[in-house]
Amino acid sequence: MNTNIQHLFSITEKESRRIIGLMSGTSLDGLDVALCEFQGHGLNTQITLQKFETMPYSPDFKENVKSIFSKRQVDLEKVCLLNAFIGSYHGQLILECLHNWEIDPSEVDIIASHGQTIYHAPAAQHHQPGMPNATLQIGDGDHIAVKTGIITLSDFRQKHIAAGGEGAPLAVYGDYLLFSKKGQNRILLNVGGIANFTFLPGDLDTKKIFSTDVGPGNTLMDAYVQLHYPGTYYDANAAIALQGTYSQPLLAALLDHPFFELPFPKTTGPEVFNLAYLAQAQEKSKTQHLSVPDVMATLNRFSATGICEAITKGIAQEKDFEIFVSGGGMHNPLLLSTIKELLGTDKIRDTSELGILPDAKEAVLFATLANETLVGDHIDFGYSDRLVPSVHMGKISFPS
Ligand SMILES: Nc1ncnc2c1ncn2[C@@H]1O[C@H](COP(=O)(O)OP(=O)(O)OP(=O)(O)O)[C@@H](O)[C@H]1O
Ligand SMILES: CC(=O)N[C@H]1[C@@H]2OC[C@@H](O2)[C@@H](O)[C@@H]1O[C@H](C)C(=O)O
Repeated sequence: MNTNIQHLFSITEKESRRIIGLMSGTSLDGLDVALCEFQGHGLNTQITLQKFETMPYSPDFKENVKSIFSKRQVDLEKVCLLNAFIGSYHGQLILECLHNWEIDPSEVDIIASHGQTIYHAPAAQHHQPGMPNATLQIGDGDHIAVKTGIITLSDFRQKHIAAGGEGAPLAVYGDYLLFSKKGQNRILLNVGGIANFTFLPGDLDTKKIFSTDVGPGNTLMDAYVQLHYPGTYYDANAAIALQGTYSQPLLAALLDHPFFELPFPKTTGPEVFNLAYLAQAQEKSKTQHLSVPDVMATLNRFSATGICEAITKGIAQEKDFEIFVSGGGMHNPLLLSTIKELLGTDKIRDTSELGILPDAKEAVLFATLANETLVGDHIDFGYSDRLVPSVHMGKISFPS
C-alpha cells in the first residue's frame, strides 16, 4: 500500500484526531485557523477547540484578491497565479500559527481548507440556460499539503453541487452534529459577508433541518465604507451608521429582489448584493441625495431586515426558539439591536455558550466536515434530497 494511504488509514483508526479547519471568508479580513480535537463522529462527535487565531491578510493581498473577487470579467492569468499563491500562502500562515502555538506540524493529523471563494453562481442567480449551479474556491490543497507536510482536505463545495445542492451553505452539516438539542428549537445565525442561518428543530427531525443564506450580512456595508473611507474596511461598532437615519424608500428598494422570495434553502453572494445593486436601488427610490451616514444606517437596517424576515419564515409556526449568533456582524451593535427589535426578543446568545468561539465557528465547520469524510457514516439529511444532499465532502491532497 502507498505510505500516504497507509498514513491516512492510521489516522482514521485513532481514538482522537487533531484537525485544523481553515476559513477565508468574503470579507477578506484574514485566514481563520481553528485547531480542533475530535473524538467520534456523527451525533456522537466530541470536539474541543484547542486553539484559534485569525491570521490577518496584508492590504496588498486583499487588493489582489479583490481584483478578481465576484467579478464577471477578470484577468484569467491572475486567477491562475492566485490559485497556486493562496494555497502556498495559507500553508505558510498555518506554519506560523503552529509556531506561535509551539505545536509541531507532525502533531496535526489533517488540514481542512475552505479556500477563497472568488465566484459563486447558483443557477437561480446566473440564469444561464443549460448551465448548472456553480461556485469557485481557489487556493489549491496540494500546495497546502506540500508546504506543511500535513494531509489536506479541500474544495468541499463541489461535491455538494455534484450531488444536487447549490454549494452553500454547508453550515447545516456541522450545526446539526455539534449544536442540535432535543427539546429545543435552535437558530444558528452567522453574520459574515453574507448572513445565513441553520434551523435545528427540537424534535431532531432531519426532514426539517436546513441552512440557508438570507442576504447581505456585512458585505454591502463593508463595500460602502471602503468606497467612502479608503483604507477603512468596515463600520467599526456602527460608528457611521449610528450618525444617520435609515431611509424607508431606499430600504424598500433594497428589499425588492427576487432572492428574498425564493424558498429555502437558497444561497447568494456579493455577485448580486454589491455597490451596483445599491446604486440601482438609490436610483429606483430617488434617494441619491442621502448622506453617507444615512445610507450606512439603511444598509445596516437592510441586513437586519433580511435576516429577521427569513428567520420568521424559517421557523414557520414554531413559537419557542433560541438564537445563537456568530460571525463578525455580531460585533455590530446597531445590527444586533435592530435584529432584537424586529424579532421582538432580547434572548440572543452567541455560540460560545455552546462551547465554540463565535469567530471560529466556520473554520470549525470545515474541520467537522473533514472528520465526517474520514470516519463518518451516511447521515440522511432529508430536508430535500436535492438541496441538502447526504454526502461527504472534500478532496484529499497528500504531502508527497
Ligand atoms: N466591531 C465591529 N463592528 C462592526 N462590524 C464588525 C466588527 N467586527 C467585525 N465586524 C464585521 O465583521 C466582518 C468580518 O466578519 P466575518 O469574519 O464573519 O466574515 P467572513 O467570514 O469573511 O464572511 P463569510 O462568512 O461571508 O465568508 C467585518 O468585515 C465587519 O463587517
Ligand atoms: C460560496 C461561499 O463561500 N459562501 C459562504 C459565504 O459566507 C457565508 C455564506 O456566504 C455561506 O453561504 C458560505 O459559507 C458558509 C461557511 C457555509 O457554507 O455555510
